[in-house]
Amino acid sequence: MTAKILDGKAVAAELREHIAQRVQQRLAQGLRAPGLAVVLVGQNPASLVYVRNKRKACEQLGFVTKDYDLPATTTQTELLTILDSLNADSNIDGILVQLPLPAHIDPNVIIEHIAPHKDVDGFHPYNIGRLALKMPLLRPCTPKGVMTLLAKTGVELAGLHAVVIGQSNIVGRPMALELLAARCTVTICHSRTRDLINQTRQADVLVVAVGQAELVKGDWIKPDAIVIDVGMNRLDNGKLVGDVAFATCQAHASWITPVPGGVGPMTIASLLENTLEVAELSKT
Ligand SMILES: Nc1nc2c(c(=O)[nH]1)N[C@@H](CN(C=O)c1ccc(C(=O)N[C@@H](CCC(=O)O)C(=O)O)cc1)CN2
Repeated sequence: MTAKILDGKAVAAELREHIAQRVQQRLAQGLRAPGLAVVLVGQNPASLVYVRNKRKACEQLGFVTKDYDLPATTTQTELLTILDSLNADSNIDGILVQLPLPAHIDPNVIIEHIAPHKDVDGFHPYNIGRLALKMPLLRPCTPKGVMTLLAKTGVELAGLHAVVIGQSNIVGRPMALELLAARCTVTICHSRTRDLINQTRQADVLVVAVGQAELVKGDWIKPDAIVIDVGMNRLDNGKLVGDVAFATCQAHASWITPVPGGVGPMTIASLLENTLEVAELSKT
C-alpha cells in the first residue's frame, strides 16, 4: 500500500483562486479590498519568511496590507498601543501578530488585546471558546487548513479515532476541537503521554505537531490511517522535514501530507479566507 498524497500546495492554490475571485466581485460592487494588518516584532528568521509569504499572498489576491516591522526592543505597551489603533481602524478587517514574540512580551496579553472580530488567526480566547462550543467564527488557520485537506480525502470523519500529538494553543488544542466538532473520538498526546506508539497505532486520523524531526515512523501507523504532518524541522544539511518519517509512513497510510507542500500552504490560505470572511461581514 502506498498512501495518496494530500497536496496542500495544490489545494491552497485552488482556495486562493476562489478567494481572488471573491475579492474581484467585491471591487466590482464598489466595496473596498480586504485589509490585513501584519505585525512582526524582531527578526526571527522563520517568521521573516512566513510574514513575507503572507504579505505576498495578500498582494497577489488584491488584499491591502498595513505592515509593521518593529524592532525586537519594542515594549509590550508600545505593541498594545498599535493594536488599539488597528482595532479602531475601519479599513482593517484582520490583525495578525506573527508568533513567536520576543521573550519580554506576553503573547497571551497581546492576543487578548486584539478585537475578537478582527482576530483572523483565531487565537483569541473568545474565538477558541466559540470553537469549543461548536459555534465557530474565526478558526485558527493551521487546524482549519487541515480540516479543508481532510475534506478533500472524501473520507467520512464521524466516528473515526483521531489522535493529535501536540497540545500547543495554536495547533494541537484547536485541532482536537475541530476533530471533535467533526464527531471524531479524539485523543490528545503530549510529552507526558505514556506508550505513545500504542496511541498512534489506534489512530484512523493521526495529526502530528510536535516539532521533532521524523519522530513518527512507519510502524507507528495503523494500516490505512490518514497522516497529517504539521511539523517543520530544518536539518543540519538544510533539508526541511516534518515530524513524520515520510517514506516509511507512506507505506502504511491511505493518505499523507508532505513537508514541504502539505499543511504549511494551507495555513496561509486559511488566513486569507478568514480575512475575506471578516471583510464580507462589513458593509463597506
Ligand atoms: N500569528 C501566527 N504565528 C504563527 C502561525 C500562525 O498561524 N499565526 N503559524 C506558524 C508559522 N506559519 C504561519 O505563520 C507558517 C508556517 C509554515 C508555512 C509554510 O508554508 N511552510 C512551507 C515551507 C516553508 C519553508 O520553506 O520554510 C511548507 O510547509 O510548504 C506557512 C505558515 C507559527 N507562527
